[in-house]
Amino acid sequence: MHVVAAALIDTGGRLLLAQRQPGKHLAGAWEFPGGKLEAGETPLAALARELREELGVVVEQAVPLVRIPWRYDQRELLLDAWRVTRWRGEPQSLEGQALRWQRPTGVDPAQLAPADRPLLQALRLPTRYPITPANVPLAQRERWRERLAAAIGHGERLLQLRLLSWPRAAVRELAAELLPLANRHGTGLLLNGDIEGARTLGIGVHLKSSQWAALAERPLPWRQLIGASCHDAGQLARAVALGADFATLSPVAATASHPDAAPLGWPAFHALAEAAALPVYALGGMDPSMLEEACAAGAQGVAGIGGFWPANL
Ligand SMILES: Nc1nc2c([nH]c(=O)n2[C@H]2C[C@H](O)[C@@H](COP(=O)(O)OP(=O)(O)OP(=O)(O)O)O2)c(=O)[nH]1
Repeated sequence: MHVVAAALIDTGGRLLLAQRQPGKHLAGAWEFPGGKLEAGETPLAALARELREELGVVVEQAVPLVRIPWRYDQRELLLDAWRVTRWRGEPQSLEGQALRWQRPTGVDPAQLAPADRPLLQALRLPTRYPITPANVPLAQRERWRERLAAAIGHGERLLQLRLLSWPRAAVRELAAELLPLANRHGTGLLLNGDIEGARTLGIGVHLKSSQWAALAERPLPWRQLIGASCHDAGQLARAVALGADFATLSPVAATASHPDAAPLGWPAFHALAEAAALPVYALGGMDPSMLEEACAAGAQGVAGIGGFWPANL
């Protein structure tokens, strides 16, 4: 089943959500306005029709956002999301559905239809995901605290603390020190592998595939981000099944940190990212200048270590 969904964002940056009505599939869940394609209809025509019928607005311009293949118990669908960048008319509830405008960062993913959670994350996650070098000596703690604070100050909105040689307590302590600044800027901090630390601090965690394999369910509440390291379609599917907010898919290109791994290359990355039901960052041999290439290959953005930490920061 092909379903189109619209992200309408007003000039104040608020997103329009509608509540599914009693008696319908997923009744009570909040969703993006839209609906099923009718026979012979193009996605854009369906989007225009649904928004006219449900909200009384005329779509003037819309661009593709993401396509999320999703399976509910009884049905399988392709949620084809569009960002409506221009419309005419004030959205009103023409079918009795509750409507609300909300900042994407304020939306509780738990209240959304499950297939809409990755769509929400695609809207609110940034296009860059810097990761600290693994081999930073503990003796350079102060230097790295300053670098991370500067990165937050310069606009980084997602950071992974991957300080593999440090005791976990030291990484947690650093995260706790950075947290007030990160919260002020709306930057998501993620610990590498430390679910317990993330739970205690109320922050995110980034998990490798072997950690995913050992889990039966999402280990943190929806308001704390979970990233998943993936290398193939099976791992991406497992990350989706366990409710990860996003994945990294690597290595796209040859990389010094994992010299033995065979690079995927852009075509394979593209196919995997497109089929995955969550936002995917390109990782491995990436630097920020490759963002455009990555987005053209279906990525949420670029993630990396070297190249993301300018020497002067
Ligand atoms: N319109 C819309 N549907 C969504 C979203 N997320 C999501 O999982 N869906 C699902 C719910 C439905 O199973 C299907 C869309 O069908 P629809 O909006 O035409 O719903 P409907 O109630 O008329 O369909 P039905 O229950 O009568 O079969 O996609 C979303 O954001 N917008």
